[in-house]
Parts: sequence; C-alpha cells; structure tokens
Amino acid sequence: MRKKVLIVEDEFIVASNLRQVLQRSGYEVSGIATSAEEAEENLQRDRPDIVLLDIRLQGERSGIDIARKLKSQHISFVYLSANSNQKILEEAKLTYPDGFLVKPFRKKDLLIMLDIAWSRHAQSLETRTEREILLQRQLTEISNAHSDSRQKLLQIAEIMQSCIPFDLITAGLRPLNTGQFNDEGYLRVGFNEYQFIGEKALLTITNLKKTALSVILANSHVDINTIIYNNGATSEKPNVPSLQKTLIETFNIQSYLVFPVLLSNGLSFHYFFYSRQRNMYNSNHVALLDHLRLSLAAVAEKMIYGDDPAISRPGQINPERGTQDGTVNYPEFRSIIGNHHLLLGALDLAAQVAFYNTSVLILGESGTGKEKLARAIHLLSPRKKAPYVTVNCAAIPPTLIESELFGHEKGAFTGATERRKGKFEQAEGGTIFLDEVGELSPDMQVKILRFLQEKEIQCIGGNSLIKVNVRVVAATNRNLEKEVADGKFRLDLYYRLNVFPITLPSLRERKSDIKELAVYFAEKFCQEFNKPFHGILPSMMEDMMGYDWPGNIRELENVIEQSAILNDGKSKLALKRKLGGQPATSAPKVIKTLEDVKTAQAETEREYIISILKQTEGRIRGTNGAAHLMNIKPTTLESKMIKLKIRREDL
Ligand SMILES: Nc1ncnc2c1ncn2[C@@H]1O[C@H](COP(=O)(O)OP(=O)(O)OP(=O)(O)O)[C@@H](O)[C@H]1O
Repeated sequence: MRKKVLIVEDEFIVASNLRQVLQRSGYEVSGIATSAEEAEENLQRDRPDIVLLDIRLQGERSGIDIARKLKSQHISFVYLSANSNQKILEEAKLTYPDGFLVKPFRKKDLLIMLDIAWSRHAQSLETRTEREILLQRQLTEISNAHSDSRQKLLQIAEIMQSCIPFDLITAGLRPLNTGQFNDEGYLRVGFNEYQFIGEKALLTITNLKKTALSVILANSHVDINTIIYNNGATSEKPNVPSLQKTLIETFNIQSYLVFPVLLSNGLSFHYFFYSRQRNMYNSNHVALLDHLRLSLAAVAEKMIYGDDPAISRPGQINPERGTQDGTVNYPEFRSIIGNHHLLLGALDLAAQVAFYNTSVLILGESGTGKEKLARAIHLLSPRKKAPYVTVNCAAIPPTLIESELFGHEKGAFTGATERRKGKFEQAEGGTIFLDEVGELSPDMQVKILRFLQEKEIQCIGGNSLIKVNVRVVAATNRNLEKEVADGKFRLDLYYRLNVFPITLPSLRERKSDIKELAVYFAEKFCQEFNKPFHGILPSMMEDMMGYDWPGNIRELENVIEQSAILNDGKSKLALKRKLGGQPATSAPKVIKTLEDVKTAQAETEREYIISILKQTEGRIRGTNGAAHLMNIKPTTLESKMIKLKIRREDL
C-alpha cells in the first residue's frame, strides 16, 4: 500500500518539488499545508502516515507545535529545516521526531530518511503495543492475586515505574470525606525499592498532628478528570494548606499526574504519579493509562473491597519497607550503585527497552557507567545466553577496524592466512556493544548503517553478504548532534542509532550517590587487597562531596583504590593527595584532562611503593617485607610494580 505523506512547508517551490519527488517515488501526497492551522485541517480531513514538517511556518505557530499534536496521535514525522544549529536540534529533539533533514537535501537523503522514519515509527508502535499487552496481563495477575491493597499498589508501582516514571505513587478513593488519610502510597528509595507511605508515615515525615492533617484533607481540591500539573502547579486555593501542596513540599515534587478511574459502584478511585523532575508527564503517559483504564479499575476495586485482605503470600513482599527480597527482578542492576532519580530514570529506560531488539544509544560523559549499563541491558534481554561482544571504536586503529568488526576471508590481504570471524559474527544471537561510536570514520559509519538497515555484513575479501542476528547497543561521550551539525557524523546513522537514547548522569549531577559508591568501592578493594575496612575518614568524604569529578565514577573508583592501597589496614581510608591535583609534596602540575588525573594518581602510588621498598631494602615478601607493611599480597604488589614500571634501579 502506498504511504500517505502530508507536506507542511511554507516555501511554495520547496513544497511542490517535494510533492513531485514523493509522487515519482511511489508515495501518495495527502496535501500541502503552509501554516499550523492548515496542517491541522489537513490532519483532520485525511490522516497521513508520515508528515514532512518544516520548523518555521507562516503564522504564529511553528512546526514544533504541530509535532506535539502528531506525537499524541502517533503519527510519524520528519523535520525539515534550513537551519541545523544545535539549539534547533535540541528543541526538535524534545518532540522525539522520527527524522530530521537539513535543507537543502538530496532526493536520495529524503527517501532514505522517510524509510528510516517509517521503520522507527513501526518499531515504536510494535514496542508500545507489546508493552501495553504485557502491562494488561500483569495488572490482571495483580488483581487476581491473594494480596492486600498495599501489596497490590506496590506491584502496580513496580510494573508502571518504567513506563510512567515517578518518585511517589499514591492511590485512594475520592472525595476525601472521612477526615482521615486513607490513601496508600510508595516513595521510591532505590531501583525497585519503595517505602510505604500511609497515614502514620505521612504524619511522621510531615511532622503534622492528626487533627491538622484532617483539616488539610477537608480543604483539598479533588480533580474529576485526568490532569497533568507541571512545574509545581496545582489547582489548590492559594494560601490554603492542602494534601497536594503538603506532598509537593514534603517530597520536593515538580510535576504530577492524576488519573481517576470509575468503580462499578459509581465511586471514583484516583491514582497519583508524582515526580521530582519538571515537565515529567505528557500525553503519551495519559494515552497509556487510558489503554489500561479497565485493568486499573479492576485492581482498584480489589484494593478497596478485596477478596480477603488478611491473606498474603508469605515471603513475597515486605510491606513496611516495600521491597521484594533483594532486587530479585533485576539482579543485573545489583552492581550498579546509586539511588539518584536521574540514575533510576536511566535504569527504568534500560529495563523497558532490554526486552526488545531495538538499538540503544547510551549517552554520558566518560566514566559514567555506559559500558556497565550496556552489559546490564544484554543480561536483561532474551539474548542473555548468547555472546556479548564489546568493541571500543576509538581504541582500534582505523586500518584494522573493518577486519575487526566484519572479519576477513583467507587471502584477503597479506597475512590473512585463514578466514577470521569479525565481532559481528562473534556476537551472533547476542549483543554487540559499540563503545565510542562517535569516533567511527565516515567509511565505517556507512558499513554500520548498512548493517542496521539490512542486518547483513560483508567480510573483507568476501563476495557474498552474511546475515547476522545481532542487537546493537552503542555509546558515546560526544555530543552526536553537534557532530552531525559539523558534518562529522552521518545524520542517517545518527537517527538509526538514536532509536532509544538513554542518558547517564555525570557524578557531579548525582552527588548524593557519592557516599554509597565510595563505600562500595572501598569494601571491594579492601577485600581484594585482603585488608580490613574501617570506614572512610569524614574529611575525605567531605573533600569528595565538594569535588566535581571530571572522570566521574571511574575517577572515584581510582581514588578509592589508591586510598585502599595506601591504607595500613588499621585506620580509616584517607586521601593522600588533593583530589584532581598532585601529591602535597611535589610541585603542582596543571591538571586538565582525565588522563592528567590518572597520571597524577599513578605517580603518587609509584612514589609511595618506592618509599616502602626503600625502607625494606627492596624486600617484597616475608614479615616486614614491603607487601606485609602495605598489608597486601606479595603477588598484588608485584603486579602493581610491573604496572607502575618500578625497577631495582629506582630503589
Ligand atoms: N553505578 C555504578 N556502580 C558501580 N560501579 C560503577 C557504576 N557506574 C560505573 N561504575 C564503574 O566505573 C567504571 C567506569 O564505568 P564504565 O566503563 O561503564 O564507564 P563508561 O561510561 O563506559 O566510560 P567510557 O566512556 O570512558 O568508556 C567501571 O569500573 C564501572 O564498573
């Protein structure tokens, strides 16, 4: 069937040119609109499959306004713009287009982009439908389970988190006419970890008396329809305390979504999703809830009237803390430490996409845990038993990368004495992790693009194409949009890879996680070096909290490793040199990059080990040997000496 395209473009010549190209290439053009108003009329008259959308239009409204509408109606769209500057790309990105074309573009670019847009859109529809079916099934299971309302709400929280992210979820009957807080809620305190919030907890956290809470409840506004409040707004009367305002202030809420469902006896039951992020909720969330309305109403009915609320399945859930035994659902995330909401948001997305074959692009500064997350996605996916192969695109010389990725035939070049499988073939059935994908040469970008489109590769010297079944997870610490705007990264590859982006926060954006990470690494290294761990000096913790961590978690890990090495096994870990700087004793050098940080750390470690070896006159083993004094295994010390190039002549 011919796909229908609506052209929204205010330049007459460009629009009619587009029409001609599209019609000659087998598309049907459903109309040309020059303003947002005309576009809306066209959309009502004849629903297109894809919209080509100029950003700047005649009249007051822009293409970006139309984009929001298209998104809510699940219509695919590709932006056209004469301006590829970063600001426009950033703004456009927020509407999640299926493609972006920079004018002037060639006919070929247009057709490729339409192709990509359609496949991205189809994939997201498929993913959405599968997700809805899965959620419906899970809600039915929750509804049928012999569990009480607390347990049911906890399970709803767990399954909804990745689709409708929240920091607090509450639910209860409306209107609030009992003077008592009968809602139940869960505050998110970790990935898949929730703390129950009932009346008792609310009174404790808010420091309110029961009578004061009753007054607040009596004054509270009740929304009758589904509604989204963004950026701290509410419908409450100014200067009158209310339940919503109390929750917003207590839990630092920025946005919330109210979703009422009608019970069979005519009463209304409300689900509330609260987030600490601004502008968290949008029409996609509402659309999903609408699709789940009946299932959510069925669970609500069971929550209120239950089968037998006293019955609970033993050992399944601990209602006080609200955690299931450990993070049983996601053991793959266990080694990913931290509870900051930006990290949890990224983990939610990972859990959501892992199940599908969709390509994933992980963005984030160096050392933020991109590789770790990529591995977790693989382990969470149905491909977990097949290979997980990583390729660092920046570390392989350009002359070798093609053979490394795609392999070569025997005799393909001098030295190719036998056929060698490339990384793609090695990853058959599993996942390939393309780290630092922004470093790929233009030639390699074309080849990766071909794989993403055709799922086929060609090894060097081979005549035929080989079909491979591999999922791609890529990562970069570069701003790929800027690379695209600068002409260094292919726009079509960017769109192919960027089907599902996940951004990992820098460590300075999630400083509240520093303590937990530091203790995690300290325990790990002390165990590795066979030293007892006595804690971290408060002054070290303070310095770490005040530092900006340009090298992110990797730098923190290195700092802790070094402190553990230099620790005598009897006292708390301490910093032996200024963070990001030099040892106090040596002349300060300028530290600009992560490499400088690493060099400085290695130098300190080297100096320390040499000083101990000098004390023991070079003796490594035995009582009062250097390893004994440093409280580490002699073999660990020896490998450190090799790594740090410490020779006899240095002593
Ligand atoms: N949340 C976390 N919890 C525990 N360890 C972590 C976490 N995130 C990262 N790490 C550790 O920090 C180090 C750096 O992580 P990783 O290699 O995944 O980062 P990256 O973003 O891929 O870095 P690069 O961009 O330089 O390749 C690794 O040793 C990893 O195990």
